[in-house]
Amino acid sequence: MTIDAKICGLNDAAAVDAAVQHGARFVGFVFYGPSPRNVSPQTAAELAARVPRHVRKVGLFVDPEDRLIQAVLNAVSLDMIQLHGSESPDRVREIKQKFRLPVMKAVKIDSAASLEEIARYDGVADMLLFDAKEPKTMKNALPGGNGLAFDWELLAGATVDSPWMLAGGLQSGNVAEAVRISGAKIVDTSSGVEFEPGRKNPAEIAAFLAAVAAIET
Ligand SMILES: O=C(O)c1ccccc1NCC(=O)[C@H](O)[C@H](O)COP(=O)(O)O
Repeated sequence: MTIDAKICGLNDAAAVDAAVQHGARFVGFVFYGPSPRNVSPQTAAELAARVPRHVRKVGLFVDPEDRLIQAVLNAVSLDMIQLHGSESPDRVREIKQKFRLPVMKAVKIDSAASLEEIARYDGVADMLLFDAKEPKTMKNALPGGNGLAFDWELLAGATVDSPWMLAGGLQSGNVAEAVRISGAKIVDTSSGVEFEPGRKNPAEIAAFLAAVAAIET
């Protein structure tokens, strides 16, 4: 079975082209001002025009107002909305209903207790994304995109009915192990394919996607 990959936080043409050329099934555009990967709706529209239809375009938001989502959708056609903040299950339902798009909800993991969050969103969101919970002690931590991994063993025995992605600190050198341990069928990376926060490295994108393609499950 092949493993699919999402490259998130794309903000320049060379990175988008590398993701598409090397087999990404999802590309992510960040609409969250404090992120070094944040893009305007207009920039996202220009980048999205380089993405073929078989690659899913994901718009990433953190506790967004409806007007931000609407402004983005007025500029760029997305295939999925990713919610990476503290959005409640009812807010997930509301956004699904209002914008008529699949919603992927990020669930932050830092312990076995975190897994209790799964039940709140399983079956409510169309997909889940498991990411490392940002440590309270981490200076300038973002809600995501911190390059932090969590204990993948925590997912090994978890019951998840919705399709899900594994994220958090993934890169070409650890993604195979992460898949082996967690059982993930879809993986996501951002920091792991960058020269520095917000500056994607096309060669690392290619290397990550090659490592994913080489995984045999
Ligand atoms: O990528 C960001 O800058 C970001 C900012 C705020 C909320 C979420 C963000 N990214 C969400 C993603 O889907 C990332 O790919 C995921 O958190 C993994 O990031 P990384 O650990 O850097 O690979």
